[in-house]
Amino acid sequence: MSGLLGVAVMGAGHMGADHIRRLDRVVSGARVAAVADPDAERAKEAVGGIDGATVHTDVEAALDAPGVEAVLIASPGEAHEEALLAAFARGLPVLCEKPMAPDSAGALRVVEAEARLGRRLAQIGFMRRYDAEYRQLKSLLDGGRLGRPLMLHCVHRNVSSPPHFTSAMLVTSSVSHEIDAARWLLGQELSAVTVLRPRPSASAPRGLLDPQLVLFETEGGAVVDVEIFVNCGFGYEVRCEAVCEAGSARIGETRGMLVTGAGSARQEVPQDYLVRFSDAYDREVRAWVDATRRGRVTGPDAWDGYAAATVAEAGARALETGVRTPVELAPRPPLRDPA
Ligand SMILES: NC(=O)c1ccc[n+]([C@@H]2O[C@H](COP(=O)([O-])OP(=O)(O)OC[C@H]3O[C@@H](n4cnc5c(N)ncnc54)[C@H](O)[C@@H]3O)[C@@H](O)[C@H]2O)c1
Ligand SMILES: O[C@H]1[C@H](O)[C@@H](O)[C@H](O)[C@@H](O)[C@H]1O
Repeated sequence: MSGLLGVAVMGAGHMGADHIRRLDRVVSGARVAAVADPDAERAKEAVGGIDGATVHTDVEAALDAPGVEAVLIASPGEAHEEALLAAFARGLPVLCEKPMAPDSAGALRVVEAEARLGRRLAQIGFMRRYDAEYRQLKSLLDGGRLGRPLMLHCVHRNVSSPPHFTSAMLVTSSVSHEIDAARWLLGQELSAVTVLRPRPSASAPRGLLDPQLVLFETEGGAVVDVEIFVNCGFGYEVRCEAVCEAGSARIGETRGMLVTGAGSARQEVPQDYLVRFSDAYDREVRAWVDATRRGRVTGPDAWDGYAAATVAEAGARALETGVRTPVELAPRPPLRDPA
């Protein structure tokens, strides 16, 4: 491909608008060709004056707009399956924000649709795989210097949750990142999940079970614990400590400059993901654009999206029942050549 990759962006909310800015100004090799959002005003505002970008309230119209060669999906999770299948039907490569689908049945339909095509088209937006610290931890664990990993201790805190957030979404939306990161870091599937519900914080909206402590077991006998607290009020904090047979490694402890004054030291705490993971999003979208221009699809795939959705669904059940819940993955369909 010689020209700029024409991208249609689905959804112009928080993530969509940020990705539109990134495609337009940060990542070379791509241009925003079309944007779809049922809220036309929001779409127009996100597009601003980007030359050649058309605005649509309908997903299919945006996919069929002139110059569209690839799709970035940043609509709410419930809209992802339809947009993915519409992109597949047109043979368009896709970067789809997490969660790939809100439930395992929808996620499996996406995996099966891609398998029927016989080639990969989807990359799923688990951006932590592109974060410098996570990558460092991954190579340390893969190198084997610390011996086998036994446990991951994870912390995931948001300042506040959006109004539509439910207790199950702490697992299905927020912890989906730790589910993917744990599978990737350990190279193992997660096999069971238990969720503890401490008393809700007074800052949590009425009825929201926040925080939660989510405990995963892996097929290889490791254990992963995740504190998820989406209305902590004080900062966006994401940490992970790997405890191995011969040592431990911790990421996410410090960010930015430490300022020491009279009798105290200060450090800024990021307030949201757009700050904490800005480099990771840049690297993720750059890698997707570069691969797409070379006719390749890399990064987390539809199966990763399916596995995360299935583990998260088991987590939502475990939250409801209070019982340890096994994870049952469907057999993985092979990508086969279209007849
Ligand atoms: N990777 C991350 O760290 C990260 C961070 C935030 C959100 N997300 C994910 O990004 C997605 C969007 O989240 P957000 O925070 O931007 O939400 P948002 O509510 O801010 O924006 C969603 C936008 O999509 C539009 N929309 C609704 N239905 C649509 C459809 N069928 N087609 C196109 N657009 C539609 C809405 O009008 C809205 O403008 C979600 O899947 C979310 O889980 C990922
Ligand atoms: O959709 C967002 C996003 O995935 C963030 O990275 C995560 O920290 C939030 O908890 C979640 O609500």
